Amino acid sequence: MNEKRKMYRLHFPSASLLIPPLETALANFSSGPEGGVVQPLRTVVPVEKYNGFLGVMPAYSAVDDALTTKLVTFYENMKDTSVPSHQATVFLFDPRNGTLKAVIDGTVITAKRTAAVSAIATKFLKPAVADVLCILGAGVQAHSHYEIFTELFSFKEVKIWNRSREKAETFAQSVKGPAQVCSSAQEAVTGADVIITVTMATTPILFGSWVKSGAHINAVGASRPDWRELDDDVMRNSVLYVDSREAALTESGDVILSGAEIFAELGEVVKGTKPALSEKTTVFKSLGMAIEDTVAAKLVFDSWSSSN
Ligand SMILES: NC(=O)c1ccc[n+]([C@@H]2O[C@H](COP(=O)([O-])OP(=O)(O)OC[C@H]3O[C@@H](n4cnc5c(N)ncnc54)[C@H](O)[C@@H]3O)[C@@H](O)[C@H]2O)c1
Ligand SMILES: O=C(O)[C@@H]1CCCCN1
Repeated sequence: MNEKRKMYRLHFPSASLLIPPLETALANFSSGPEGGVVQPLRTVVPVEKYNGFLGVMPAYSAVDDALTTKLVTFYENMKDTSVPSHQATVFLFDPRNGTLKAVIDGTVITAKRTAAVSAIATKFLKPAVADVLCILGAGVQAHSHYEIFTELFSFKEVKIWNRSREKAETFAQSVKGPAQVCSSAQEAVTGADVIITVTMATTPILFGSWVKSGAHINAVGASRPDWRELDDDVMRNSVLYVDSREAALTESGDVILSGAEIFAELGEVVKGTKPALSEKTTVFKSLGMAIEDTVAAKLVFDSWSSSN
């Protein structure tokens, strides 16, 4: 094996390092061919027998001259809780000749880049006064979102709810900062200025009637066309931003089944070609894009190469 072609785990010192390259990638993605991003809709293979899915997520960024594909599996209702519900690996290629340069753990990349993209959406779309953060879910994404949201923003209160209260309590004890465990999703959502949904729910857990007017919601779960996290009320009565229109109209149950109209891609907001209507109630429907993995993997590889 080539010396540089190694499998290694990684730790970002801070996920906020990802923000500038991700903003550029989102803007390039939403610029059409001149943005230089080649990213076909991901292929998702259902493994029905085991309630699982395999996703194949390739992308090339001309600006970064980086070529990757991520392989990610995600499984519902796993009995063996020692195995994470999402497992991923990123393959980084030399775009000049197609040689495989690195095989990188994609689980950390997935956790950190997803949270960083939600943080970008929140920076643009949160109300002017944002004191209360609510997180629904207490898994891997809840942790990565808590970490970057408390690093970048100044919330006075963080409220958390999870389907099993025990897991929410473990979460609150393990994070480096305060988190108030709530007994119901409604209690957690009430009064929140920013809401993050990071669950494996397949039916709504967030209802429009609970949401404070002007709040911003990052809807991160429900990545299948028949899965929901948000009800029709919140979807239809908010201004809807997405990472990719094509993906949202193909993969997002919340978008497809509610019939909600997409206002803009986040990349269009970053570029300034579509406004951030932060005074309105807003939803950022995140499905996750391969190009986010490409720039994150490049960042990791470049920092590893320069220290070896
Ligand atoms: N948009 C993106 O880029 C992106 C990237 C990665 C993961 N995700 C999605 O984010 C969500 C969270 O991922 P994760 O890695 O934190 O998963 P996880 O398994 O670590 O955590 C999932 C959480 O959801 C809760 N949960 C499970 N079933 C539920 C249900 N039916 N109702 C309510 N809560 C339920 C669990 O208790 C757990 O706290 C998943 O839907 C995942 O597919 C999105
Ligand atoms: O973008 C991702 O990496 C994830 C994979 C699992 C489903 C949701 N999106």
